[in-house]
Amino acid sequence: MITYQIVIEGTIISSVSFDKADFTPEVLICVDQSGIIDRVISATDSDYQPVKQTAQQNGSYHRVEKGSYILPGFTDLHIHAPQWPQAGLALDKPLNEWLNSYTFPLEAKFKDKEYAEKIYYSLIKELLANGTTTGLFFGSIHNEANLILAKICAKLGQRAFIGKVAMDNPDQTPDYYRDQNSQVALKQTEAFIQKMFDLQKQTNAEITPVITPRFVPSCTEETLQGLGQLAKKYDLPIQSHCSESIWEDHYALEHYHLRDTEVLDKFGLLTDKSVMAHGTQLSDQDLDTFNSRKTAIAHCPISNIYFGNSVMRVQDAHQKNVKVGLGTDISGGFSPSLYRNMQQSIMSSQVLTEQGHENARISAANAFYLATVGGANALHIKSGQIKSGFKADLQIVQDQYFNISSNEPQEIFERLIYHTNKENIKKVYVSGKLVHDNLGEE
Ligand SMILES: Nc1nc2[nH]cnc2c(=O)[nH]1
Repeated sequence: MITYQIVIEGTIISSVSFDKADFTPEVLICVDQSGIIDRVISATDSDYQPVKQTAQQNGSYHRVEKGSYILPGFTDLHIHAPQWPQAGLALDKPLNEWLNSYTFPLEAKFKDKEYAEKIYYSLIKELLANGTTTGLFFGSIHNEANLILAKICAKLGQRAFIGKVAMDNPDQTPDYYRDQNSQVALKQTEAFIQKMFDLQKQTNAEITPVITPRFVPSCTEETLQGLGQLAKKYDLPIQSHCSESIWEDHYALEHYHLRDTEVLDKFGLLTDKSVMAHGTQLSDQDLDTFNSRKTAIAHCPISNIYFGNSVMRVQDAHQKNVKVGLGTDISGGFSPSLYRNMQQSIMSSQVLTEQGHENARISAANAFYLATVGGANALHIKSGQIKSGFKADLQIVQDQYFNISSNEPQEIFERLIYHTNKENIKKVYVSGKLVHDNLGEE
């Protein structure tokens, strides 16, 4: 019999489709030595007892208590790591003022390596405690700080996709926080890619460099072009912002006589490995382009209320086969929790129904799909579902109202989506490795 890294016994809740999350009572999740789920054995299977006994004997067995459930870990598709110290601050300002008066001065501080170390350690700890097992991060323009972020992710065990932010347009970025010119932006990006490859080799950690033009207004044409070429040369993921707000859309129209989507596409920045944040202003034609390029959208519902002044059309994107996942957008969004963002995505979608989009509502099952399967698909990782062949990215979550409420599966599921706080997230695993253990209440 195979010796598993870990065998977890309990009840699973995992998406089976965009519209449906399945509730599977009492299974054994058997995770192999490389962190992949080898088997999910149901209680009626003749192997159940022998596998359980072997795991008990060799110390790999873990039992999830009654009233707690095993869910897939989340993928957060949009995090500005250096903005963590200002989460929740100055959100009453418009995007442009927020960037210039608050965000750029804060990001410029990441020249200081000690500061970077302190902030990034705090951020990764917090994301793991909230059930986020994979993060797609914007760093800052500073490679040393970006590498510190990568090393912390490697050490704490979070799967991370990290980009050195490229921003060199002197008209839209301040002197004190800008790549000096296009050559510097591209050279630094390529240097960061090489350093990340070295770090991957040294640590075996699941860390990937990402091509990261901040957004169309921050970059010169040469930089957008060069970054598109670098993405192709190294076959790397790409992240940026697209049609976050009317202001951003107008910038593209004024400067390029094209829509934001068309500008990014023209420079080879919309690929099947691209994740574009926000998209609140995407037209039907833009969505068709996203579909044909297989580019994903990072839906950031909390942030969109503040800076998009609008709601992304999740149902329309889904109908058009566009990949969609969820992002916290720290710190355009104030919360590091994808639970809080799932709640907001459901609430915001209902606003659209009053604006002529009759079928815009999304359900708790839809939101859960975005936070798990949607995010994982956007990044091409086999995560977000609990089944054989998938990475054992898991969170053990306690239903805090188990003793006072009715316990039909659908009710438990909806309660978990609406009431889970980080205190209720008992354990988190990335590729089978325990990365967060909330000892406080166990
Ligand atoms: N929400 C958000 N939008 C942006 N557009 C360009 N930079 C940013 C950023 O840091 N946050």
